[in-house]
Amino acid sequence: MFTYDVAIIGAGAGGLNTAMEAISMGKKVVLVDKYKPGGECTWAGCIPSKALIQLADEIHAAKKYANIEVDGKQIMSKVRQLIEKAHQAEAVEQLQAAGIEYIQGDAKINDQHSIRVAHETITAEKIVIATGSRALIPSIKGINQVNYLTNENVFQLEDLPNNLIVVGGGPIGVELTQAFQRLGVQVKLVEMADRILFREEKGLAQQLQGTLEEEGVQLYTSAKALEVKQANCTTTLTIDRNDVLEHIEAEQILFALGRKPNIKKIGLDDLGIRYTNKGIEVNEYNETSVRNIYAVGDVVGPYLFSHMAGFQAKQAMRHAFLEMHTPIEQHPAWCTFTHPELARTGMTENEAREKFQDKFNVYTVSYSELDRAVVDQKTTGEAKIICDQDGFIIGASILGERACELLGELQLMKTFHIPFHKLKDTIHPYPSYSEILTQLSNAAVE
Ligand SMILES: Cc1cc2nc3c(=O)[nH]c(=O)nc-3n(C[C@H](O)[C@H](O)[C@H](O)COP(=O)(O)OP(=O)(O)OC[C@H]3O[C@@H](n4cnc5c(N)ncnc54)[C@H](O)[C@@H]3O)c2cc1C
Ligand SMILES: NC(=O)c1ccc[n+]([C@@H]2O[C@H](COP(=O)([O-])OP(=O)(O)OC[C@H]3O[C@@H](n4cnc5c(N)ncnc54)[C@H](O)[C@@H]3O)[C@@H](O)[C@H]2O)c1
Repeated sequence: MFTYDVAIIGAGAGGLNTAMEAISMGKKVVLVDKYKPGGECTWAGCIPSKALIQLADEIHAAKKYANIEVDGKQIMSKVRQLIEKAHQAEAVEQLQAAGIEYIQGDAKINDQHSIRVAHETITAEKIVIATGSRALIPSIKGINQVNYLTNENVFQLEDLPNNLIVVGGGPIGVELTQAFQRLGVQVKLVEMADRILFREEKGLAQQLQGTLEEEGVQLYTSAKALEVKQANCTTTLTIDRNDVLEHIEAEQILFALGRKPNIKKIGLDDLGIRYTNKGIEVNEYNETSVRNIYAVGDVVGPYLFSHMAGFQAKQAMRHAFLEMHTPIEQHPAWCTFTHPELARTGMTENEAREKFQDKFNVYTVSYSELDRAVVDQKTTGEAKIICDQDGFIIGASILGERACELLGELQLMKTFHIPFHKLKDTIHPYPSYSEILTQLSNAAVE
């Protein structure tokens, strides 16, 4: 007999969701983490970044009507207070109250039914690996001789720098660039691709790039970071732009160049659990190559989001304990929380073209056609819906005010296979942003 039904390594979004899912099934659960529960999302990811973005947004709005002086120390301290506040919902006492046993320690898989934490062996019918990921540090010249920021230490800054180089125009780089710029930091954003957020709908990412530039961000696209140096409180980054070398300077430098899965020293090789440098390999139920051992979240990928970790946790626990024989259909969705937000589900237009050639329909409406956006002075943006020839949504991207919330309705239709034209017969309040969806559906082919 095993002591627990499930032992989980890592108490971030993946581990916490796994634990709650298993508890809801009446299972005996032990959750282990090196630190306090919460993982990246709480301590160095979603929560602090969204707190900083909100504070920056309020200041940006206030600056339209008054001369505002930003107290950098107060801003950074407020971000940390909000982290602590959000953490309360997943604090050890809360987990224990829910029936989860929490152990703080460094865990390693021992065999198919046990893990080791310090000198203790814990047995469980199922094991879940939810060890997450960490910032990828580039192997550029000089990197080991300089102090640099990543998402892991940037929210611990005591004060705002005067200026900052952000390397990487993915979601982390772009969200933080705009927030710091709005707080009065002069930001220089360096991106290797020819535009920011290169995986997103091209035209919408370009509009967002225009907004960043209007707000004063200095953008260096098609620019590869090559070398970094530090002297007298100044960091110098050498970039290669179309074979021309440039040197840019700032007080601080932040790297946001993607993630590396935490797969080392957790016993994968000893048990023959298969993995690549992108993460642990799993089947459609999130079971690894070794039976009874599952893996969820950033350590698996490919979508590195808290809600995807939560989805995988559900998939894994249903398979582990409810003998589910069909995986839950997966419709990944996400949002980059800039202003305006850029939200997405399914394919971009280019992806649809690759798969369906010209056999699909695209519907677009600009925010400037929406009364609510006009009166709110939030007319930047556009919604784009892509439907297959049968009228079902295969992709949607929205750049604009409240895009993330608007995506929910489309996500529901996409997930439950409701033809897009059906939306036009539904009533949406006036004047609301949600009318953009009914406007789009008016044009949809039945
Ligand atoms: C700046 C930033 C902003 C983000 N914003 C968003 C957002 O707005 N929305 C969104 O959905 N996602 C966002 N993300 C992504 C999100 O944070 C991750 O997808 C999510 O945290 C992954 O959860 P996880 O449980 O897989 O891993 P993690 O949260 O990294 O948790 C892994 C845990 O495992 C523990 N651990 C590792 N090894 C061991 C071991 N051997 N023994 C014991 N414990 C161990 C770690 O201490 C950690 O607590 C953001 C990320 C960053 C960096
Ligand atoms: N709102 C959200 O949900 C949210 C927010 C932040 C992060 N995240 C998650 O975190 C993950 C990681 O985000 P990220 O922004 O670190 O990674 P990313 O891989 O999305 O972006 C990294 C960027 O750095 C660029 N780059 C790489 N090497 C470079 C170099 N030498 N010089 C210049 N540019 C270079 C790449 O071209 C790329 O655009 C995301 O995939 C996402 O899943 C989610």
